[in-house]
Amino acid sequence: MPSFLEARNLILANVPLLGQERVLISDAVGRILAEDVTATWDMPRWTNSAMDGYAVRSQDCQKPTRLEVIDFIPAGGGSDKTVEPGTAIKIMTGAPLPAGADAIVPVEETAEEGHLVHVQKTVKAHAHVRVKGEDVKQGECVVPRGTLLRPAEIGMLASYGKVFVPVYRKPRVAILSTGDELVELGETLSEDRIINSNSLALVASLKEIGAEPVVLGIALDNRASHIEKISEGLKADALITSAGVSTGDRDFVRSVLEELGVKPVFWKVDIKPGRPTTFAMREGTPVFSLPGNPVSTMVTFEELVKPALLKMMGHTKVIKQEIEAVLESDLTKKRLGVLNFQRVNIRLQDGCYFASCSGDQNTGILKTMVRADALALLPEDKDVFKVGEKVKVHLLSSQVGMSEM
Ligand SMILES: Nc1nc2c(c(=O)[nH]1)N[C@H]1C(S)=C(S)[C@@H](COP(=O)(O)OP(=O)(O)OC[C@H]3O[C@@H](n4cnc5c(N)ncnc54)[C@H](O)[C@@H]3O)O[C@H]1N2
Ligand code: MOO
Ligand SMILES: [Mg+2]
Repeated sequence: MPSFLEARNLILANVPLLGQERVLISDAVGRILAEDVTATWDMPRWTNSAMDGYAVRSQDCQKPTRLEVIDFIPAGGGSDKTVEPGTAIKIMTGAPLPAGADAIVPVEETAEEGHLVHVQKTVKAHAHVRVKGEDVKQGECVVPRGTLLRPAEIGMLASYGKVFVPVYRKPRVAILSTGDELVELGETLSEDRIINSNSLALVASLKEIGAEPVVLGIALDNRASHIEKISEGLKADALITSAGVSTGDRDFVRSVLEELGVKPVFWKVDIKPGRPTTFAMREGTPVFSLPGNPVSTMVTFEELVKPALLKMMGHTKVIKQEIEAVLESDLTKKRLGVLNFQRVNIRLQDGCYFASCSGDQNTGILKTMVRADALALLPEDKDVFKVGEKVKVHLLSSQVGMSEM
């Protein structure tokens, strides 16, 4: 049975990189850039003013002085005049620096006196001047392949005139729940049934990372139903099943996967929760079979499936950083010899992370997953972790580090 790291590496080594498509830049936020984008010109494109003020010769302004204003340059304008000794040109932010000038005096440091300007302070060479190419040089890579496109990247690409951008295709990920006890959300819920909540949680997890869920519904606990639904799921870019993967008399997932020619990479992983997690490949299609306990489904998605999908989507950063946190409550493992992911709350104070238990760690307890900000990784060789000790955590929440109003 592989360890957690072995399992994650096996998954990452097997999953394919998806193809590319071109999308309108206005639809590209959250997508992953599929090609390096290089600058086709210098940025800024011309040397220009960073302030509303006057373009001057700095050597004229080594003490308070009066200069003759010979022209005006708005943004988008220009001047064919040269700033000669004793003169200045009024200039607005972004307008090109006129010939002869080497500095800008902000309007606040001047007073207008008819056709003269009184420069009240000394001016250093290059003050408030933005030099052509100081931001980006032509030919420089401005956004590398594999970058998540956020507003900053979109702005940069737009400033180079990109209307369409090459991005990786979104994976279509099939989700299949198994179990006779399940009914779909919105259907009549009789006494002996539970709602197929895993499907909704997985849809949410996929949407959160920008993958496209394909909901297959429920396979009943018989081979025929599993064969039909799993065959359908194998048409997607990846398939995630939940439940029916352990050793129960009605756990059919593994045997049906084999029957359908899906090649197992591993059947189990040495982690808790999530021990029965199965990973298999059918040609280029990865199949993740996650245990059915809702907490186990979520933890295994987070730790094993998410990195794989991120890789398929072209992300270059796919593995969660391990953050060290100081324990504010004891954490105890039930069993030595297995890596345990425990649900914890995180407090960030003065740059230091503090972790405390979010409650009952049984895999049947969903409430503590709802409350958790992170998963603490409790290593195989130890079972009690005391207040003040440091543990490694993987953050779950983007709200860590945010403050209340
Ligand atoms: N004798 C053994 N029994 C079990 C073992 C074992 O090693 N030996 N492993 C346990 C562990 S660990 C886990 S985890 C579960 C995994 O079970 P399955 O993946 O086969 O899942 P099921 O048995 O079908 O269901 C488990 C649990 O989850 C509920 N469930 C299932 N699907 C959904 C859904 N879509 N939405 C919400 N809840 C769901 C289901 O009703 C069960 O309560 O096996 C242990 N047993
Ligand atoms: O491994 Mo199971 O997922 O412990 O609950
Ligand atoms: Mg079972």
